[in-house]
Amino acid sequence: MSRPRKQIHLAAHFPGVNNTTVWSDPRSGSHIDFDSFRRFAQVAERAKFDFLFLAEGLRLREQNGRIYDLDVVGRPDTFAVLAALAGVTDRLGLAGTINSTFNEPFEVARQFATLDHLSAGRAAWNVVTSWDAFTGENFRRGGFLPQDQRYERAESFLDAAGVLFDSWAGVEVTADKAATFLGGVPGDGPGRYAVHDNHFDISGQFTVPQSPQGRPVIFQAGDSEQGREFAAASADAIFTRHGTLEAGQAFYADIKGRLGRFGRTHDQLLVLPAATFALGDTQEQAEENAADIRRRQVSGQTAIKLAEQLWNLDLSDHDPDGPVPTVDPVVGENTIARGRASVRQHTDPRETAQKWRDLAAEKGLSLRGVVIEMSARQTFVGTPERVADLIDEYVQAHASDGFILVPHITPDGLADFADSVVPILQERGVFRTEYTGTTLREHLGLALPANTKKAVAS
Ligand SMILES: Cc1cc2nc3c(=O)[nH]c(=O)nc-3n(C[C@H](O)[C@H](O)[C@H](O)COP(=O)(O)O)c2cc1C
Repeated sequence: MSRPRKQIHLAAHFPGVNNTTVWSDPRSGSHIDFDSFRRFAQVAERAKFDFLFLAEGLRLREQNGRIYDLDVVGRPDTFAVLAALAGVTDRLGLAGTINSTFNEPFEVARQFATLDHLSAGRAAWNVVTSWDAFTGENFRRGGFLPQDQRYERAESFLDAAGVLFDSWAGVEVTADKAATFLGGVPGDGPGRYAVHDNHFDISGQFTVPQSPQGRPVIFQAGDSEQGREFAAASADAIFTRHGTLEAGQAFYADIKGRLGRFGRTHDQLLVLPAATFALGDTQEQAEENAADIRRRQVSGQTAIKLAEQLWNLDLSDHDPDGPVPTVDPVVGENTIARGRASVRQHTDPRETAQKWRDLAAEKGLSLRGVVIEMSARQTFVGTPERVADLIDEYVQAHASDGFILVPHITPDGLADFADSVVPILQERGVFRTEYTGTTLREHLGLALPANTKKAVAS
């Protein structure tokens, strides 16, 4: 007997970071106006996506000592945006990235528990450790904690938030006239908590009754050994960059293989890579469209900036249409680009620079041409049928449990995908045609946390 096909999970990443957005496209709009968030969310909900995802960036990036303004400058507060979106959507999950390094558990748990109530059980928290001292300066915590201790703090932070989320049993609030609060007297009643460990020494009474989905869904996005362990121990889903079939399968096997040590089963942690796409009526058109998007994502100015991030040098006097620099990159702490996580991926800048030169020589490319070649290709390129095939293939082949899609146009860049690829997946029976549950936990097929006695009275 053949096994049932896995159901695919799909989510929408509101872009806003890196050079994904094609600003030269007349359809590109604000990444700050509420109307952009609303339109983006409503297309995702129309397509029955599992959730909308917001990344976090708490400091304006700088390059060569100036604000970096080629991507997005300025991001509104995550909780305010998601709370507002809760009011204009009914079923779509609302996932926000919030770091555990510069915040405090009481505040963050209160905000997520509140969002979970406002959205009737649709909140998710992507717990990141945020790596840079530059961002920490905003919190009077520049240079706060080396990386390994950040994960230690993240574990304590999430444990503490869990204590707070569970501090109400879920049966206290009854909204009738006779009895509105059945939990006992303040002081020993609902919400009473205490956490004392190496990172936190807090106690009191938590103010928000139990979440409609028991606890908000927990995501994790770190990729180091510690990040993977943290996810395997505590997360419901992991957001990753391993988007090719082979890399996805290796990552999937690795992360799922860790779960047993924490007494967890394979279905308790979903693997959701970021994915980009380019569509066309024919494969040829889609490929042309993909190449055109990449050319427009890497303008001459962007090519120079991306090269500077690798070289760790001011290359502003270089011509992007000229050759790849012959000088060697400066190895060590990146002093050119501040607040940008991707510079950490340049583990051997000299070797990478040589690869760029070799590619330029081999294909007769300019610096910009090399950057276009070297920067990420779209994950899925093709006709809607082909893209649906690929997505289904990746999920059935255990390279992922679905994808978090990042369109290159905001706010309406998901509409084509929603109208052409989603119906094909639905026809094949691998993606929902209607929401069958109301909470994000239900969309993702995750069980209610064991602590949950009963959802709060609706
Ligand atoms: C796919 C992906 C997305 C991430 N998004 C964010 C983000 O929006 N904000 C942030 O501060 N860190 C983000 N991070 C950074 C990590 O969550 C983590 O804080 C950092 O990478 C250090 O952990 P690591 O060494 O385990 O990767 C992201 C990482 C990955 C892999």
